[in-house]
Amino acid sequence: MSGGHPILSTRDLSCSFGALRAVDGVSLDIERGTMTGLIGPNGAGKTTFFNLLAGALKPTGGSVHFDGQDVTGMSPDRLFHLGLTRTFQIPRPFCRLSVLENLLLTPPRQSGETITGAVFRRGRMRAEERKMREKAMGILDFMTLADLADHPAGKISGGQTKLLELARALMGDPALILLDEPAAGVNPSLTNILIDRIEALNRQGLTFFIIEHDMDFVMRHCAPVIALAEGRVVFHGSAEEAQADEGLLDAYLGTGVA
Ligand SMILES: Nc1ncnc2c1ncn2[C@@H]1O[C@H](COP(=O)(O)OP(=O)(O)OP(=O)(O)O)[C@@H](O)[C@H]1O
Repeated sequence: MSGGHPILSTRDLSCSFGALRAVDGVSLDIERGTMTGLIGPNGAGKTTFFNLLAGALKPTGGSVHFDGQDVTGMSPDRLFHLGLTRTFQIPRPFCRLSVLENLLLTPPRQSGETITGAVFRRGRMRAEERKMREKAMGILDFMTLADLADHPAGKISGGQTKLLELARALMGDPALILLDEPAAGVNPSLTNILIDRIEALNRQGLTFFIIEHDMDFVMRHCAPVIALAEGRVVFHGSAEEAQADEGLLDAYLGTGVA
């Protein structure tokens, strides 16, 4: 699917924890090629919403469509194969494995298995492994991590770990990446590299949906901006409009939403 359809749509998406409606009937569209920002006060439901989109949580109501396909409640692995992946606010690499091995762990897209295929599997596996390695090294190079390819992932800095996480996401040839606070806890020079790479990928057509508290980041890099408060969409517009919106300010100050 391509063309004018949004890459991701939710309709009346909800998730309750007991009596708490963490995500409360959210309907929104993410347009292809955008860097859409998701903002909102602490506890607004942003992470829960991402978890619903990425398959980490099952919704208690509503639907998610990705690339025109109903993916409601689908597992993260299946979504990864369809081209939807996410990164975490606190990245979770496999610390004892090398940076390169962390990329090679991402499951390759399955090629159909046949009987003759099984006979030649070894040779094919080696060829596929080589291809995966080349692809991984290309991605590490792009993310400025090539020199660290053989370092244990647990020994690199927090900022480099964020770059590594984006690198892992890229192994799945995604069409949409959900980024959870990419700039948080990263030193300024690595933040610049990260933003530069995100923008380069975006120019190549990759869509990003980004949770970010840093309004400066949102103002500079996100369009459009969506705000959640108490599990509901309270704003959808440009970053400039977001800054001028009094209702949004109220939501942030905790004085209730209209
Ligand atoms: N697994 C869970 N069980 C019970 N309540 C939860 C669970 N996960 C989140 N919540 C609650 O749901 C609400 C929304 O939380 P969520 O983490 O999605 O907000 P957020 O907008 O991401 O906040 P922050 O900006 O602080 O990360 C909060 O009241 C939170 O305490």
